[in-house]
Amino acid sequence: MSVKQRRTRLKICGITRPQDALAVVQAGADAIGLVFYAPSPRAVDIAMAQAVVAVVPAFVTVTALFVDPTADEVQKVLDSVRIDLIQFHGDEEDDFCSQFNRPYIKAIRVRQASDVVASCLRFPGALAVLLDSYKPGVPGGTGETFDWSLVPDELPKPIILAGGLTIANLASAIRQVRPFAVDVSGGVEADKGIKDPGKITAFADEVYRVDQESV
Ligand SMILES: O=C(O)c1ccccc1NCC(=O)[C@H](O)[C@H](O)COP(=O)(O)O
Repeated sequence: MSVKQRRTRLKICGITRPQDALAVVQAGADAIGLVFYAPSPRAVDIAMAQAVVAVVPAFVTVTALFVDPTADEVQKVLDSVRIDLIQFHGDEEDDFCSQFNRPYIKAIRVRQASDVVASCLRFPGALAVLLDSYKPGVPGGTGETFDWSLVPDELPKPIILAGGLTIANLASAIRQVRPFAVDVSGGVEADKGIKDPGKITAFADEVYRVDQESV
């Protein structure tokens, strides 16, 4: 399904502090991501997530990211924090992801072109598929790019491009993949889990600049 769109949407993941969420909102991003995965340096607990979400206005999507959670873990977050969208970043299957009465996106770690097509079909309930880099033993947030030529031109779901995006490679990524959205975490950080407001603004401005090329 190709979604006709006028601009590339932007999600900034791994937000741990209200001031970082405010920088994301002020830069005009469409979504923030909260990582509910304890081993991550960007992990938040419920109290931290509530503090972040308190500064996020309407029309900015709050995404909760999980890696192979139990259903109880997901439900506890949904019961306590304003979550608009769930991002499953592990080996979850569609029936697990679909049980929460909340829209979800599925992250796929890309190794070959057939991974992308197969995943779109394996997750009929997903609103979009997020394509991330494959690194053995690391579920996500690798800061590494993957071979964008593996992304087919026509796919049955909107694509969110992730993995090692920075101000330096963003233009090439958008021009080559033409994704529905881009997702960045490490590329706009000052340190792991701490965002850099200048990098956030520059990244969002770059998305806008590249989009203008095709208007
Ligand atoms: O950020 C993490 O530490 C993380 C841990 C486990 C699973 C996913 C994780 N992050 C995912 C993301 O932040 C993004 O969706 C995406 O992978 C972009 O990350 P980056 O390569 O750092 O831009």
